[in-house]
Amino acid sequence: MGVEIRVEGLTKSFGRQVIWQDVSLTIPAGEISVLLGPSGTGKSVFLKSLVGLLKPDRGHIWIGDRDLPNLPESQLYETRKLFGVLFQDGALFGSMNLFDNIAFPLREHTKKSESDIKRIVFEKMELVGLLGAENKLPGEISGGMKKRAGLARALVLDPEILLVDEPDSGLDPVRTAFLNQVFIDLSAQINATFLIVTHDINTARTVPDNIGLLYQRNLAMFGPREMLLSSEEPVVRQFLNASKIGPIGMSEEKDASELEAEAKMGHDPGKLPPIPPQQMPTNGLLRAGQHAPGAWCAAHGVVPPPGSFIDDLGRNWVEEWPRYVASLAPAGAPTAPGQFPGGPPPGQYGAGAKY
Ligand SMILES: Nc1ncnc2c1ncn2[C@@H]1O[C@H](COP(=O)(O)OP(=O)(O)OP(=O)(O)O)[C@@H](O)[C@H]1O
Repeated sequence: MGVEIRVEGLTKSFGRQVIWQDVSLTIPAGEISVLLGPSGTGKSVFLKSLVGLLKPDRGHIWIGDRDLPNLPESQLYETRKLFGVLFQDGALFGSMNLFDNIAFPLREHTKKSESDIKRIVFEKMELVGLLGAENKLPGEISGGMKKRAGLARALVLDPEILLVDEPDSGLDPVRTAFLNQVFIDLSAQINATFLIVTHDINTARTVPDNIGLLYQRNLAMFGPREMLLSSEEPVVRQFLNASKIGPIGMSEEKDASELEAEAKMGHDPGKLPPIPPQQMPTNGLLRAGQHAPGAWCAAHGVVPPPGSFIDDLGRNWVEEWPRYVASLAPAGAPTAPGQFPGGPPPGQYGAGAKY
């Protein structure tokens, strides 16, 4: 099921420049989470801190019972093996063909035989749809293939956590959609927790189970996809509507007078459009993060605003509750929606239902 990442009070600065401070969130095990934020808000710095490439000034990153920033070097090295990282450009070695690039971590970090290495490399290349390209050099393939090769390499050590930095950078919308489908299919097939940094609103709206938004040196929000996609927060609405109106300015946040002027003119970031269906795995696999409506909220102590949680069949559980009670609820099941925030308890919902 992957592992949960629990971040507590994380703060990072470079000299006098505070990148973000007191960031706390729990990235649920086995689910896909997306991190958004205006350029320069420190999303890449956050990824690098999670994997131990940058040391935060203070705070904790709990991976199970290990607090990453406070581990001795030897244990940090071991814990890093739990992570697979896909960097923006795939970070491939230009002089090696794809097979050797993907085999690299196995040859560096394990004592596996060449026949085992070959089997694993081919298995991962198949997972990302790259079989047949093993002899190509990075310079001979497209940007999308480079990302998939980088992804295969990030997978060879069977990571528990997969960190992905801007998979959409340099890709057209169609290739981005294909790559997103690879992530979703992968997530259903392997046991890993995914965190994807992206600027692509379509990805954020359809791919993840959870969304976070970094803004003004803080984590503005983190929660289930549906929570952010129905948020009333101006900064969330501005970002997801890709609007110039709202607190985010050209290079940093707007000042109070600019915001006042916008308000006087009646400008507003606008309502968010209806929540689109979540992208599902192909071949009928279930999403790893699929669970009963309301389960995440219950586990995390979030009480959703009435009507804002809708399952992947588009049912609003507040409105649908009477129908659920009439037709689906087994004898002895609760008969009032308030007993379970957002929907029925585990095991009492249709296939694929989601809060
Ligand atoms: N090693 C470093 N030393 C000093 N400053 C750094 C370092 N790495 C990043 N920064 C600074 O931290 C800030 C955040 O950078 P980061 O790349 O994490 O932003 P980002 O949110 O990922 O941006 P983008 O969306 O444009 O990729 C930037 O101002 C950057 O210059």
